Amino acid sequence: MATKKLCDSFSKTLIDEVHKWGSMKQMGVSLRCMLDFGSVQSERNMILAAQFLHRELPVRIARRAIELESLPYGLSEKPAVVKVRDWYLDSFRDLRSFPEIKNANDEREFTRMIKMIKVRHNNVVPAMALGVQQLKKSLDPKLDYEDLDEIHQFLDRFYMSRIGIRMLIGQHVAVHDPNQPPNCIGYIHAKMSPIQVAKDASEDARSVCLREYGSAPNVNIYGDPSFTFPYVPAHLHMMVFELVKNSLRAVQERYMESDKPAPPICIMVADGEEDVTIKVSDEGGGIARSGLPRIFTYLYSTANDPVYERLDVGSADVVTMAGYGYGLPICRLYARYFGGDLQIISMEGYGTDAYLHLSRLGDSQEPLP
Ligand SMILES: Nc1ncnc2c1ncn2[C@@H]1O[C@H](COP(=O)(O)OP(=O)(O)OP(=O)(O)O)[C@@H](O)[C@H]1O
Repeated sequence: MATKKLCDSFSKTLIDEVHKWGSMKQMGVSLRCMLDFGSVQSERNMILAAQFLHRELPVRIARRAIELESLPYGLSEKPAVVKVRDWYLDSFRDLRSFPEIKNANDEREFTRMIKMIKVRHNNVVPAMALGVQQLKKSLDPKLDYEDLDEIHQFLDRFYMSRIGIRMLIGQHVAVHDPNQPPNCIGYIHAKMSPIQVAKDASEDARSVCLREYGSAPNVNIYGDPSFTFPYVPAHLHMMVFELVKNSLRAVQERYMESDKPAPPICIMVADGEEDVTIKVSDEGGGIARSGLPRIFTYLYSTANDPVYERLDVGSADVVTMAGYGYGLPICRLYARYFGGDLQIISMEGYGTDAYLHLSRLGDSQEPLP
């Protein structure tokens, strides 16, 4: 059945190939391995890395293309999801039609090609969110989020795989950049200051809050400003931004009508031996205990419905993610990708603490769904 559907718009040979590659084993890479490998930027290393990607990316992409074909409740048939599947099949075809990489010239061509693949997939998350939204509208409203657990699990696997694919491509492309900032090896900053990243991310979140509400609570950051460790600043920025944005929103909405000043949000950075933990605390009134299991699903948000009409899944339009309810689940995936985790502990009637654990050792292999 799945094979038949795929055949509708792509050749049978390609579909057979997708199934063959989709059953091959994926190879996980650790942060330490990316760091070690990227720090010697010789021609030989670049070729080896490209050869690895030439074999690894089609395996990962084929697995997702197959899974996109057999989703429950008719999700596979939603137009936005069909579009996403076609992007995966196009990228699989591009990768498989690229000849064996033998020299620096092939490697440069290959790098150009995977850079384009990354751009093609830019809008996968909002497109899938649109597909899920379309599904939600067509389902029995009595169905609870727990009934959609299968979809939730699929999205977790799907987005985790996407983080990995984009990290591998982005890292390979970035190590070619002759203007890399000091201490940066591709996406990885060998001496990243979590305090500095938390500062930047908080300022960004505050400006979104200012734009939306006209004012924004302060964010106080505590920890050793000279402490650094190897991590991906873009990932950490995204995670802290999401957490602070949630806290700002909760505090702002709680204190909007009040004459009392809005209490600040506190960020504490602790450097342990195993983990670096970043705690984001607010006094925004917390989350009801009954609501807690829902906050990590992709199907729940208390924010207003986003304006889906603005989403043109066929172009590279910048899309705001506000209110998709994706902030926390995606944030947790980014943390888990390099062996960390995210926990939310809440006191209803007072506020919320988010604990973002980042593995400091960098040894854990990518989780590969
Ligand atoms: N610090 C917090 N205080 C109170 N409620 C929170 C807090 N963080 C999250 N929540 C609740 O959890 C829900 C899900 O949060 P999540 O970040 O996943 O999505 P969102 O903020 O609604 O949308 P998005 O992050 O995609 O813009 C929120 O809608 C909110 O109800």
